[in-house]
Amino acid sequence: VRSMPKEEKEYELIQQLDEDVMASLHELNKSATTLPSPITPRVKVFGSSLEGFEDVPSGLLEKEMESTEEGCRDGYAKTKKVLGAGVYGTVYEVEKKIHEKWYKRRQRQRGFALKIPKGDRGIRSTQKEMAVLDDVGTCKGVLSMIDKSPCVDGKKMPNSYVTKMYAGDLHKWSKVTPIMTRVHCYQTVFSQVAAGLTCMHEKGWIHNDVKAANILYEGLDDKGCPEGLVLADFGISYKIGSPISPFNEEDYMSAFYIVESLFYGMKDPLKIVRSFELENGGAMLLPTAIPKIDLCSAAFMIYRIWNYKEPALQKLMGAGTCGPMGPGRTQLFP
Ligand SMILES: Nc1ncnc2c1ncn2[C@@H]1O[C@H](COP(=O)(O)OP(=O)(O)OP(=O)(O)O)[C@@H](O)[C@H]1O
Repeated sequence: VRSMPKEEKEYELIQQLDEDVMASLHELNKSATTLPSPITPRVKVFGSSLEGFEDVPSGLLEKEMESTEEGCRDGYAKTKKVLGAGVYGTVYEVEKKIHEKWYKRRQRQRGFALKIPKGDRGIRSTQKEMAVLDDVGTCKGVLSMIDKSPCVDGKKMPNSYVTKMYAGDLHKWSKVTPIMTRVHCYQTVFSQVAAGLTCMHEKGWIHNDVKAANILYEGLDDKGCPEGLVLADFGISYKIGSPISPFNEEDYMSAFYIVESLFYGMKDPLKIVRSFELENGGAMLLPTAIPKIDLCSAAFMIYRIWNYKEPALQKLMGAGTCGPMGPGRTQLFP
């Protein structure tokens, strides 16, 4: 018996993904229909800066850097290892200092990560993240916050938070993992991502920045598949039903993809754009935070990681639905 050539086997495996993808997306969609009713949109005076839609009170921001000078004891110590650096923050490995009375000496527990914001925008973003994590941090499949405003190397860090340290993110994993292994891991990866998203949605939030680099994993199972997956990076998450500020470069430069039509102002098949009544009686068309935004992003991530181009998924992602983000399409809101 002739053994199946590698390409044919790959093709067959990828074909198999079709049913799995659609079933999982359908599950996610179903959960989206049983969500809590949308909150009353928080909108500012017509024509004001759209930064106003942020959920985080900006009064807290000014204090940030100075108050890190405040002395404190115990807490955490930074190691030399940087786990990741984004536009608005850096993630460091830290160790927890444990006072061991019995031996009268300090011991350190390894395996923690500390996110420190960069600049005002980064501060707003981590404050937002902490507020979101207060709500969704108990979800399986979502990063949980171990400490807020921790003491690090003797300084209070009011706008930072500590989480468990993870082995890596899905983006890096996909870059070093051959297609055959990736294909075998599809189901376990996607079901873990779906679990995290479903729980966030049930608690009334959309992640809004679903991409492989924002999904962390604890380790690899015996087949080389990532396990213990969690969604991370909640800097641009929104309450379901709230208006999303129109796309500006600052918000979406690092975002991977979002509904394409919003940028071209043509079609809106997912009904993401809605008219919002503003305080002064005016109305404005704004995109609404709905779970389908995450769904599109998840579908697009699958396409990127698994090079999956079946027609059913292509339809979901095609023109007028979900598409890749990029700096070139930031100001084209209808
Ligand atoms: N708890 C963690 N354990 C291990 N690595 C982590 C952890 N948190 C973040 N990282 C790494 O740091 C990277 C950046 O983290 P995160 O996305 O939270 O920061 P960010 O500044 O918002 O980044 P971005 O600009 O990509 O949105 C991640 O892609 C991941 O590789």
